Amino acid sequence: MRAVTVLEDIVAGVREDLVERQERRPLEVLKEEASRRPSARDGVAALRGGSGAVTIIAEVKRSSPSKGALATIADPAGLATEYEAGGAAVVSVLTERRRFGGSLEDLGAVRASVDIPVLRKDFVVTPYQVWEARAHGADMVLLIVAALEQQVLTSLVERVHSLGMTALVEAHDREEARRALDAGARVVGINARNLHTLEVDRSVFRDVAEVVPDEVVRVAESGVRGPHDVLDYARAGAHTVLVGEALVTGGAPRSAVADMVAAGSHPSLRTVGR
Ligand SMILES: O=C(O)c1ccccc1NCC(=O)[C@H](O)[C@H](O)COP(=O)(O)O
Repeated sequence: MRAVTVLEDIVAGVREDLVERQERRPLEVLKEEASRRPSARDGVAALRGGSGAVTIIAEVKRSSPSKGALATIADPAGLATEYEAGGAAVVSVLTERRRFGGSLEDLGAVRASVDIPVLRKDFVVTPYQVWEARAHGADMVLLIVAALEQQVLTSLVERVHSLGMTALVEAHDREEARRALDAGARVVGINARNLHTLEVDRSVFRDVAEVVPDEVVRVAESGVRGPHDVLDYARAGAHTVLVGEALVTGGAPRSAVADMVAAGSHPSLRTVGR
């Protein structure tokens, strides 16, 4: 019998936690809460930036399956404020509890503290979680191709967009990127981390990006150690780079983001077709 992969194990835990949440907070209650939220901010516009520079998604990440505990982060809202001050285009908030130590409370607190769009980063497998995201003020929602059947992926993309949010649809190979595009993604994340094995290979981005057209926002995810990796991803065609670990472990999140934003507008990038 085949061993359960890391992604499958995470999704099984997410489904278990969902049962309890759905009992505690019925969908009708969430819909009512969502209806009282202001409209979602435009994730695509924020990621495009306007100046042609590569933008940064800065992540609130306490721990991970690959590295264990990364940072305590007692004040996620304060961290997000630092990210925004450093020039981040979007803040990503990991809301998965068991392996990442996140919560929907983190999402709500971050939403209340910044003006830029906020991404719910989780393992979304049901429409209920999309409503949860909106009810907590999310502007963007991550959908992982490897965790979803194509029909489910397509309907979740539609649900996210119908609520005025933007789906960030994540792929790890060309086939998954094509599935993301077929599902209607306007923003495709290319994750250097294989979510089944946790192996990180930054060269995956360049290969997969070739099948993602320029009118779709290409997000390079994972494995960024500093501004030089942002520059490398930008030269390989990224419009946006998503960074977690390097920002939460570095001790100076505002200047770390600012340095990455500066790398994303390096003069040498003007000749790169993006
Ligand atoms: O980070 C992990 O170990 C991980 C394991 C399994 C599924 C997802 C995982 N991470 C989610 C992410 O996509 C990253 O948090 C994000 O791309 C930032 O990566 P990094 O800058 O390497 O922290």
